[in-house]
Amino acid sequence: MRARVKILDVFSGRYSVFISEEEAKKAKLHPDDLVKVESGKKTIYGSLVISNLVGSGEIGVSKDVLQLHSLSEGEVVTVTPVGTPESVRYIKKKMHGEKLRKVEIEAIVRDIVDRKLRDIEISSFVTALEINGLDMDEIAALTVAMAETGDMLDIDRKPIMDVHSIGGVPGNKTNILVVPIVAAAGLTIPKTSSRAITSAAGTADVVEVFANVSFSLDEIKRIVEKVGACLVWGGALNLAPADDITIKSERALSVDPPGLMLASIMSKKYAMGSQYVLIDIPTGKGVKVETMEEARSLARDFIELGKRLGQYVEVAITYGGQPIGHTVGPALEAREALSALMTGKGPGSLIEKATGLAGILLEMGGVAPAGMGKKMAKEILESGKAWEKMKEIIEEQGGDPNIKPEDIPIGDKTYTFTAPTSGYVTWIDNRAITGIARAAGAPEDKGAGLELYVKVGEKVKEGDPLFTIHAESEARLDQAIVFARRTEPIRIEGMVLQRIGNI
Ligand SMILES: O=P(O)(O)OC[C@H]1O[C@H](OP(=O)(O)O)[C@H](O)[C@@H]1O
Ligand SMILES: Nc1ccnc(=O)[nH]1
Repeated sequence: MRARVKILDVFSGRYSVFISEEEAKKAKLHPDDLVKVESGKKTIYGSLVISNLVGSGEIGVSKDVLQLHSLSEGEVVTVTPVGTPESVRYIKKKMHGEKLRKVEIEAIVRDIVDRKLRDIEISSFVTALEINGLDMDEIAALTVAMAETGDMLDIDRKPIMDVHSIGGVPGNKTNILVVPIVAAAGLTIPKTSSRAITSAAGTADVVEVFANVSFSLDEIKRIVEKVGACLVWGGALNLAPADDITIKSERALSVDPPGLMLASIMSKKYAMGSQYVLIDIPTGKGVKVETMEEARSLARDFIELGKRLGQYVEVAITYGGQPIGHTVGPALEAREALSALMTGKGPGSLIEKATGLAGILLEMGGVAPAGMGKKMAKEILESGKAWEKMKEIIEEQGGDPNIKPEDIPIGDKTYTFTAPTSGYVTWIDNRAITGIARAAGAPEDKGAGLELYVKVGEKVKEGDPLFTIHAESEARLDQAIVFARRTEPIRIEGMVLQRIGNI
């Protein structure tokens, strides 16, 4: 059918094409059918919504479509139904545990980027990968396909450093310290992050509290050429565009299948032209990698994938057995990260990890002698040079460089849990801490999250505060309290863990 475009004031989180009930009946179209919209050289795919928000002879498009394609009000287009894409067959192949060929992986990625695959099919792909995994040939093909379906950054500087955490551990604001420390030493580090996947705050969610994170590649190039670094969101760029689309399904399911994780991270590094990449693998109970053995095996995969892409990769296996620092949630983490940069001081778990990672990068980039990187990183942090660099980054990214951490608003609906008994803290449950912060509204509600007053090994007295939940609404606060009561986020020796009645 031919129709005139009507731009609807709707964000549906997907590519939606609206037609009226009458037109749908005539054309035998059904809700959620995949349709192709063509106008001149433009081809857009979307799923159908039947609605009388549009009249006959019109098609409505949600504003989501306009973020990537220019369509104007009144433009005449043709709309045709499209059958199930061929790539769905390849997804089914993976469901049955078969190995995918390079061309099949490329077709899946192309169809994800073109929006020919809808959420339901993408979630099935993610689930199939979670269950059946990918081998190194498949991972390499996926990584290159993800990078090559988007733009590539070309910065005329050498060496280009990068750091990326596989995530999973609550409170992981570490790279917000690592990037300015490394850049203050004169190295170039154009850091892209994703938003939260399994946690309550991804690095992009945290940085967004005090600076913009959505930039075009040209803007990034300008920022990095000026200050040597950036801290931006990968999803805002047309950089490995399949990544942010698959992350949406991963976030909903709270899974991050290793093969997809490798491709997600390394496709961004490849597209950014990073030559020396440090991967952080937090390891411990309740995070993505629970044992040192698994961590070493994943490390080998990252190094091998790097070799295939022509990148030099090193891996740091780090302690992920409990949250990093004392805060979880975008605004609370932003406060903690900025104050550590400003004062050079902060929780040991944050400072030691950040300077440890930065130190490795300083050695990889050839600005610190072997074995001296961490010391140099600490000096850069304590001297205030890292903070000066961070202020430059904030300013270039449109934030206020004179920001005071304590002025960052945090959720004012609060509730504090106290120790039910005296003793030593024996365990903090990462999954429960993330669950509480998410129930409180993080990462979408920036002020939501929690503040931890104790870490494993510390002694508490009955009644001492253990943690405070912050939320932006009473309803979310209540949900987080209920979640916290159902789980057992902080275990203290001597505590009655569970009472089982005689029934
Ligand atoms: O913890 P979850 O949400 O699973 O993983 C996602 C986080 O891990 C990575 O961290 P970084 O950007 O290297 O600091 C991602 O970019 C993202 O911020
Ligand atoms: N799957 C991923 C984990 C961590 N960071 C990413 O960018 N992607």
